[in-house]
Amino acid sequence: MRRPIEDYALIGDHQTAALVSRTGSVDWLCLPRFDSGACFAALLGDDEHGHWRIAPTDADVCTRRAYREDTLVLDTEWDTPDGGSVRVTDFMPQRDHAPDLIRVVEGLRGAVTLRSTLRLRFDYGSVVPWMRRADGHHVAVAGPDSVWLRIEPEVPCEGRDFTTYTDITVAAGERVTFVLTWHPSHETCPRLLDVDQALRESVEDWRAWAAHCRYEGPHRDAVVRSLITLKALTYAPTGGIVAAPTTSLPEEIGGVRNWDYRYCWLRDSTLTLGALLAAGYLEEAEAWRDWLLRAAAGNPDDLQIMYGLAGERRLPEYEVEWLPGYEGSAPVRIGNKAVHQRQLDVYGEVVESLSLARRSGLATRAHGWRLQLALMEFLRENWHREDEGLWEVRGPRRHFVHSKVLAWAAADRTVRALEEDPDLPGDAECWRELRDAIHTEVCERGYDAERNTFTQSYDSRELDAALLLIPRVGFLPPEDARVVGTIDAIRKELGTEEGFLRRYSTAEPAADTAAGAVGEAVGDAAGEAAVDGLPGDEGVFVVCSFWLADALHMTGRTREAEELFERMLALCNDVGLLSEEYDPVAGRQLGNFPQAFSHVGLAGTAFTLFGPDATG
Ligand SMILES: OC[C@H]1O[C@H](O[C@H]2O[C@H](CO)[C@@H](O)[C@H](O)[C@H]2O)[C@H](O)[C@@H](O)[C@@H]1O
Repeated sequence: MRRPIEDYALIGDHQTAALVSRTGSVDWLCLPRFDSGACFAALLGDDEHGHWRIAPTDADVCTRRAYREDTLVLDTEWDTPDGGSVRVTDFMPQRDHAPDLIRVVEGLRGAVTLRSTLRLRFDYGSVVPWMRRADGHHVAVAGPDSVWLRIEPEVPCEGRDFTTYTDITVAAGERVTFVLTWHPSHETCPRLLDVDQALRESVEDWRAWAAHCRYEGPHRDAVVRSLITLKALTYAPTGGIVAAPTTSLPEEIGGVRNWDYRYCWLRDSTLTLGALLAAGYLEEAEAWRDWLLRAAAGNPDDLQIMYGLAGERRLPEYEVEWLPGYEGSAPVRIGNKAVHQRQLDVYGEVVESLSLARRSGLATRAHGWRLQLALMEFLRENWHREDEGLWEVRGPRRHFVHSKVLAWAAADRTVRALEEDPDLPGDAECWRELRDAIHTEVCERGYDAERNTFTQSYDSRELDAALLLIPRVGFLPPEDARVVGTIDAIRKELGTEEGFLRRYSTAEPAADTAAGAVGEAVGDAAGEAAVDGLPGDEGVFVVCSFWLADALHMTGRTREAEELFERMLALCNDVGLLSEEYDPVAGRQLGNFPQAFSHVGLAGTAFTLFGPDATG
């Protein structure tokens, strides 16, 4: 059986990332990019789907582990029953040509015998490579992929069952290094790496990066860990940001809500950008803004809600039938069909991020403003249409209130930009009219006066945690009775005992509003599906609880906000990481891991409550 999701730690090299468990096993690694096939896919199956474990022969989980302070270098230590102690340091150095995964074994006390079990299975666990020895390496080759393992000092290895076993005994002060390098299979032996130098540079680079963080409030470690995680999810060659480095970690154990997050959502990325900018990271923000301008170039009608790492537009979704899924949660999906959805909120988020970039003093790009105007033209023609909304429902389109509110925000930011900078070309009055029209319609059709709350979609009784963003985007002031009513209604209907929030109800909608799930729906039978068109249930959605803390603070309930924030911090795993969702009954993390959205929420709320510009 695989480990709980919260048992994993992340290491990465700004182009891909690996998950290492508390048993010392690398159970997930896609090479050479985040979205490439995995050569270790045990996370979504079993050991036969590829993994690499280094651990004392008689041990299960480690005794302790931690990142070296403010880095992505992971130290895992085992104390053995006979008094021995050993450390394995895992990291992926900044890449020059090829990706490397380095594992350094160091004896700390006594003598400890460890075993390295390396089972490479390319293409998501489906391809068993040929193994051979060449130039002091163990080489695994299959199709386009080759992986080269170098062990220093050289020790005998045994190949059995298409697996490489290496037994070593280290005494205090002794060290054995394992360097695993991926190469296109047509290239020759990779260059030899100086492990000490690579480790030193990794530690220095991460610390120098983290030192720039301008957050000085409480829980700084958790905030910095979140920012490091966001940085690790950034694909350095292009500036694109993935939503998470995994696919198909389930939102419900045993369920079908399993999606591929190894792509760049405009929504998730713009929110990530906001968190990085707040913390003072202009370079990443600029790289992402430039990525956006390249990805979105062309006809605004063709703007997608997500792209590949380099701006690729086709991300076809298919199911991988040979992988059983995490704890049997099938299907495992590669690609994401949501790429073709209409999600009107994205226009608001993109326009907001362009405005933020301008206000933060990022070098302006004339085509940034041109893009904004083109997006606004599209919105003017389309804001009144139904969409799939920010939760990417796979049921029928609706008039999602959050989508309209964000369309309002796009018009609002455009009006303000024109008011602030008379040199910008554009007609403020026409965007003012659009802004007012959206506002009026939302207040009429998206607000339930009887219950004093905004609703998930027009003429519906459902609620949605995304409505907590209404005061944050400035659609209404926090003290407006409708805002306070909405916050209270959401807490009551979507909140758990601990105050965590579900994003919406997954129950079958009441007969008067149920349109039934059609077309895209994934459920077995249309009648069983809820608003999202999916069967089954899910956990509480981590970022929504951070949004609730922000909303409580904005409405003067700062003590409650701080208490909720602290309960949310307690959901982080031992190395500070959060997945997308949480199961409060089982006390387990759920969904893709670690997720940018969740860490954006953590950093954002810390800034809201305790940052340099915090109020109240
Ligand atoms: O719940 C159904 C949808 O779930 C995924 O979308 C979620 O993740 C996205 C990336 O973090 C996020 O932008 C979105 O708001 C979330 O709902 C999945 O990617 C979709 O395909 C799926 O329909």
